[in-house]
Amino acid sequence: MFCKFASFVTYMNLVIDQGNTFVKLAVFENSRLVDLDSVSYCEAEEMLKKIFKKNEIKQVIWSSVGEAMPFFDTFLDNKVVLRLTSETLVPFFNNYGSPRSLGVDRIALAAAAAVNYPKKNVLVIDAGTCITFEFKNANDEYLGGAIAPGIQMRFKALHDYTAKLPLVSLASVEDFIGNNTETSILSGVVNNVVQEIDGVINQYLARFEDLTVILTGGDTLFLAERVKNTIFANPNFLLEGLNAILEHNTHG
Ligand SMILES: Nc1ncnc2c1ncn2[C@@H]1O[C@H](COP(=O)(O)OP(=O)(O)O)[C@@H](O)[C@H]1O
Ligand SMILES: CC(C)(COP(=O)(O)O)[C@@H](O)C(=O)NCCC(=O)O
Repeated sequence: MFCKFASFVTYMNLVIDQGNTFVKLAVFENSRLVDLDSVSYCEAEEMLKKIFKKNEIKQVIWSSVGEAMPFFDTFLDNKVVLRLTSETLVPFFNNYGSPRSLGVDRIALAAAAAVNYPKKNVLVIDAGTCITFEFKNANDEYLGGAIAPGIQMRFKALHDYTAKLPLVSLASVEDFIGNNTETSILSGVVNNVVQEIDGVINQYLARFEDLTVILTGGDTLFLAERVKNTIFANPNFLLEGLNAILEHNTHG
């Protein structure tokens, strides 16, 4: 009698999501997220050093909504590196009217929707610097969605574009009728974002009865308990999409 062991190849993937506010650095072992750091741009170099020291990274996917970080190349010698662009092979049909100008972060969200919910209508809401809405239909076609200002951007805009409004920090809204300047701003930002998200979900539901809604991004946890519609909260959805694109291009 002899035993036969399945032989598994372990791929350590580094997934880098350079957003407009934070850099997210995630390590995946095959398709399982095993380590995650969200850092500011000035902390990113140090964090990359630590990650490469601690993990046997075989391949990297890098997605950036802006320019490359200047120190980036020094880390990636001898690694398989996929830089996500509009030309990258993705696991969905891209029907966006201007595919070359589509944000790479939005491409990753559509990929996550296609891989995790094939042949389903999926709306992904990414509450980060901006709040973006991405719609992928049951034919696995990405159609587009919407781009709106994010929560911090709204607080900052009210402060920057007026003479008197203070910069308010994120907090819970006690009552949607704000009774002083601070609570009026809080209501106008937080309550309005929640109403906006529920309103947009309802618009999609009116057109697509069978709809799965995912909420992701830096404000996921704050918003998930305030939105009325049924949603799946997954702060790592974009990172999962990037890892799926990497796997699709290297093992698919
Ligand atoms: N400690 C924090 N500092 C700043 N913003 C934060 C913090 N925690 C959560 N946020 C929220 O997360 C958003 C950024 O989320 P994230 O998904 O990382 O954005 P991006 O991908 O655009 O960089 C900010 O706009 C803010 O609303
Ligand atoms: C809309 C965005 C600024 C969102 O960026 P984020 O909030 O995720 O940092 C980014 O996806 C972008 O620059 N998009 C390009 C325009 C487009 O997608 O059509």
